[in-house]
Amino acid sequence: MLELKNIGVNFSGRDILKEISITFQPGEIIGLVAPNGTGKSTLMNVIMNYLRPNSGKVVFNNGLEYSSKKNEVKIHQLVSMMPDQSDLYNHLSGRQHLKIYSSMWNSNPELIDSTIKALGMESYVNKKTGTYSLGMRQRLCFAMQIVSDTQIMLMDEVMNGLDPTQVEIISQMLVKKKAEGKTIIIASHLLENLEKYADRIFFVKNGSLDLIEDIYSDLGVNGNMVIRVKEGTEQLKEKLAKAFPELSIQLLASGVTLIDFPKNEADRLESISAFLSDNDKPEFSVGKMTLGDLYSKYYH
Ligand SMILES: Nc1ncnc2c1ncn2[C@@H]1O[C@H](COP(=O)(O)OP(=O)(O)OP(=O)(O)O)[C@@H](O)[C@H]1O
Repeated sequence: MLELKNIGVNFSGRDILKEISITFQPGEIIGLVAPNGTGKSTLMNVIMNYLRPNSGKVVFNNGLEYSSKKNEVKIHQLVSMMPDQSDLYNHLSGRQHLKIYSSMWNSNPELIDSTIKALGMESYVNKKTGTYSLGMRQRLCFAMQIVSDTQIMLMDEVMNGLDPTQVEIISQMLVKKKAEGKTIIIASHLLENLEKYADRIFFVKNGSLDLIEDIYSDLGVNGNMVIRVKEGTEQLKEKLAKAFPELSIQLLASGVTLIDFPKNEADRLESISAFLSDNDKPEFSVGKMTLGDLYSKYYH
């Protein structure tokens, strides 16, 4: 179990994390989502004690804290941060890296071969990492953490640079680890992917962790339908707002115009669709509000 008690981090007078109190349980995958530079890595650095918070504390397994060097060593047997690609030694092979991690955490050596197999790394794992592609390096970093086999695993952008097949393989491995009772905290921008396996997803904003279910209800968009108009413009948005003043209309950074409305008002669809056709913007799609839509609205 991992408990954050009133964690506060302030850089140059700016609150990056504000009074965060939360408990993460065994067998739970937690997703952390936010725009770049919001505080996801800062939170992980606090959990690892790489960064001392200005206030609050981190407590492991009902009482273990970073109160001494000895405790830190004990805690770092329980919690690990996925290595970064820049942590790899170019002159060592992937297998050598896995052996180092296995012995550092004193984990079952059989995990080395089973992880290599699960991630399909057999063809290159004995080669020096200096010859690896970005995706191969990323897979190795993930494999290193899996081999360390700690009870709590922190992963910052684990899916970075991976092709869809690899994303799927790693997602399935995460689900397996969760079933083994691991606590996994993942910072990611792949929202649809995160939704497949995360038990709780938080958006980080203004120093707080906000559970997505609370955001849906706070914004009053629970169960809403959306219309996505391709190639929206400020002009179209204004016209729509005039014609349908009660609807929430937003021009996203991607250039899409997002119109959301409660499910029980689905009969509006016809008039909106007619309006769009009249305004030469017939290319649109209708669907349920996605996590990506919620993100756009929340960080607008
Ligand atoms: N050691 C530090 N000293 C001063 N400011 C820092 C320090 N570390 C992080 N920051 C600032 O704190 C904010 C949060 O940074 P953090 O790295 O936690 O963001 P993040 O959400 O992980 O971003 P990304 O998605 O880009 O990884 C940023 O504005 C960053 O510049």
